[in-house]
Amino acid sequence: MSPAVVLVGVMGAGKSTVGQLLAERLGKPLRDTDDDIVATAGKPISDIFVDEGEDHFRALERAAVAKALDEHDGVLALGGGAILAPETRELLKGHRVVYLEVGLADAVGRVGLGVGRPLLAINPRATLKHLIDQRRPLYAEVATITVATDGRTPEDLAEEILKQLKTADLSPREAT
Ligand SMILES: Nc1ncnc2c1ncn2[C@@H]1O[C@H](COP(=O)(O)OP(=O)(O)O)[C@@H](O)[C@H]1O
Ligand SMILES: O=C(O)C1=C[C@@H](OP(=O)(O)O)[C@@H](O)[C@H](O)C1
Ligand SMILES: [Mg+2]
Repeated sequence: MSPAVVLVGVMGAGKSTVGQLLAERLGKPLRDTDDDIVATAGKPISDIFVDEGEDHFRALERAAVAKALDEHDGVLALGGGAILAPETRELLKGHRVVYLEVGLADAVGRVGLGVGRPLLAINPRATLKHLIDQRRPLYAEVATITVATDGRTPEDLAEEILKQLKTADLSPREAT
């Protein structure tokens, strides 16, 4: 089995929100790897970061993404940092991956104080700026479709992604 589409992008890009709409439009389930990690660990992401640290969270995340890519056939939303792992970027080859691109101002407006997102606990704006700059090339590397989200509603974005998924030339990234 293989997801119909995988969503990547930085925190606040709208992966979980647009993913839900896409799933409804496609009549398929949404899976969000952050939810899988919370279920596996039995506690919220913020608690995992505090109790076991980010490295442990990333290990859980690598496993959650690999499992979901293998067994989910609906829409798959990843956490913003999932693409940091080279293994995960490798696994994404051959999948339809949509990069939801967001600029700093819109991302800050969307995540607010960063509640529930431990990386944004201190100075969310500066952290988001750093993460957007650092990760942009990695999102671009795994993406087969890139969609700019600034100033656009989740409904509008879901429609555009559906349209793009229907066009013939957007085959999954070739596995090497
Ligand atoms: N295109 C958008 N325009 C305005 N607000 C949005 C948009 N996409 C998501 N949001 C809001 O931004 C917040 C973060 O969205 P979320 O889907 O959780 O992002 P992600 O999963 O990429 O971190 C939510 O409150 C959501 O309602
Ligand atoms: O960017 C990141 O490193 C993270 C993004 C979060 O998911 P969202 O991108 O869905 O907010 C979540 O996985 C965790 O807080 C770490
Ligand atoms: Mg999310």
